[in-house]
Amino acid sequence: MTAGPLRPPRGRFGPVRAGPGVRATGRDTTCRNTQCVLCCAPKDPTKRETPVSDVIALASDHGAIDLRTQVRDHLAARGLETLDLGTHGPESVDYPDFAAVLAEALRDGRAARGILLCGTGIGISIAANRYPFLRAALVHDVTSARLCREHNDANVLVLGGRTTGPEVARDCVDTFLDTAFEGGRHARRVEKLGTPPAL
Ligand SMILES: O=C[C@H](O)[C@H](O)[C@H](O)COP(=O)(O)O
Repeated sequence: MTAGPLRPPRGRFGPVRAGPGVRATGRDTTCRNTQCVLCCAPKDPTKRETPVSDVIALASDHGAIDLRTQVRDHLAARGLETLDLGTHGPESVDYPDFAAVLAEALRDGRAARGILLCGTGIGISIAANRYPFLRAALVHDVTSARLCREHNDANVLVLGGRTTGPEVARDCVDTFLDTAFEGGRHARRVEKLGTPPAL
């Protein structure tokens, strides 16, 4: 996929939903059992209930599993669909591999935005920014989360599991998701990010 700008925010995504994975429709969007008759979600995989532009991909190494889980739960409480790409166990893994799986998900159109985490957020943001269609912003505060959208049109938020606490992380996530790109002079600069001069 190409690196298009994020869609303008739709207000604050409406009211908080009834619970994790349960959207205003009452459907359990976390249920992936194609045989399930207990929830009322349509199971035809060709008919998405959530537009891809609203799906948020998540990935981390072992250094940020707890924070990733907290962020994922927060997104679910907001009624947002997530695509959790792991890591799924406590074993030591390599953060470039998880930047790669998230890049793949965005390239393939399975999600339009992403959240990456590692111990500091540094390694995985370096890895993510090697993909020209990703603009990954490592943030530690809400102002950076706002400006990475307004000025840089970041499509991936990066957090450090060993450096950022859950409350700050949740605020950063909300600000990242709810802030639009300003365009104007910033559009010219963002365009240059995708087309660096050959050296
Ligand atoms: O930038 C890299 C990340 O912070 C990694 O999460 C970190 O280097 C992993 O360290 P360790 O292998 O000691 O858990």
